[in-house]
Amino acid sequence: MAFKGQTDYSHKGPRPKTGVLITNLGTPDAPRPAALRCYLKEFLSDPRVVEVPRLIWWFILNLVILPLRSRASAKNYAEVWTEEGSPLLDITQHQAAALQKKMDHVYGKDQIVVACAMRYGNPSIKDVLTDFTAHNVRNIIALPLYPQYCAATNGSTFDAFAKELSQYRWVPEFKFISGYHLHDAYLKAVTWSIQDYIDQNGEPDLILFSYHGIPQRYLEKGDPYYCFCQQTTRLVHARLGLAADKIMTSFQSRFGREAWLSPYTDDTLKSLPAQNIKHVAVICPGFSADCLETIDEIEVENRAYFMEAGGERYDYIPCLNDQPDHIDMMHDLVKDNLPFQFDSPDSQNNKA
Ligand SMILES: C=CC1=C(C)c2cc3[nH]c(cc4nc(cc5[nH]c(cc1n2)c(C)c5CCC(=O)O)C(CCC(=O)O)=C4C)c(C)c3C=C
Ligand SMILES: [Fe+2]
Ligand SMILES: [Fe+2]
Repeated sequence: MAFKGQTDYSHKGPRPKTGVLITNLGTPDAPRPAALRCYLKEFLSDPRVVEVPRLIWWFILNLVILPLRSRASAKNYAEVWTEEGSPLLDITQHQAAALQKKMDHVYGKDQIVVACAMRYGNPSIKDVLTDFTAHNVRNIIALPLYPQYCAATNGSTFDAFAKELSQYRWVPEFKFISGYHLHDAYLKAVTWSIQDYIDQNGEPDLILFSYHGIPQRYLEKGDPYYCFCQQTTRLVHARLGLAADKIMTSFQSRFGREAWLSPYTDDTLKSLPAQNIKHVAVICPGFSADCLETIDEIEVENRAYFMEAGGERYDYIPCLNDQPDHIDMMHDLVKDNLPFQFDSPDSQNNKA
């Protein structure tokens, strides 16, 4: 096997750089069935995402899921698509631009390169790593933007980096941030987004913390994701200082027939009005950018379930997206992993 390498190395070449790569899940290139088929095939063929024997899954995926789901999902994506394209990719690009600005401000221009990539689809992790190498990046910090570690997301993102870097002749310094749900800056940012909502709208009857689900089976096999979601709700709840019955955790975006983490967000919202909970605010702390699963599923579909069941007011508290305290949080996470020459951002390296 031939490893990937550059043949033009020079001892007098430019100074090596540091690269920060933020990643998210991925999105199709267009809201059309053909693009969805390609995206879903890559995503749902990942054994970290669907843990079913490969041969059986190959038939189910290619003969049942892809023909049906590509068409249905294309319709859903068309509802959220904007002139800037997929909201998830657009917001992730804004996050990268804002983090680049922050890095330039703290460490000086041209010291740290920030880029974004998608685990599935484009821009791919492989292409961004190739670009980093071409620009003499020898120190890489990977930050998948999923706060609560899950094998299907953070674990799978690690696989993508490992697969690509294992083909490099000269492997760069590499730091992988595998989750951050206990980080103070994350908890603070989520708490503030809820407090800000309460300050402007008053206290709702209930704040529902809705996280993306995974099959219950994965929890039983040792995935910590469920516990990390519960822990996030508990810690934010304590910081808000609200009564115990004001907060609930649920899991959304169920896929397939087996049992997923429960309670399910849709069933929960359908049942609340009968318990005299008529005003809810929903937040999705596991998503760092608004995307199909929040804009369509939470803001539109689940609002309808709640209102049809007798609810009176339904508010959605947006993801942290590119708001300044979220970007500051990313900087906080990255700075502890920077190489030694950036040790004292407040002293010699602070060009601000
Ligand atoms: C077996 C299927 C799936 C698992 C397990 C899963 C876990 C998981 N996903 C996210 C975050 C996102 N998922 C998104 C879309 C999406 N997810 C699945 C399936 C599983 N997810 C599908 C089939 C899709 C595509 C859309 C659809 O057809 O319904 C997205 C949004 C992408 C976008 O472009 O907007 C995100 C984000 C997490 C955090 C997670 C496990 C913790
Ligand atoms: Fe998902
Ligand atoms: Fe969904």
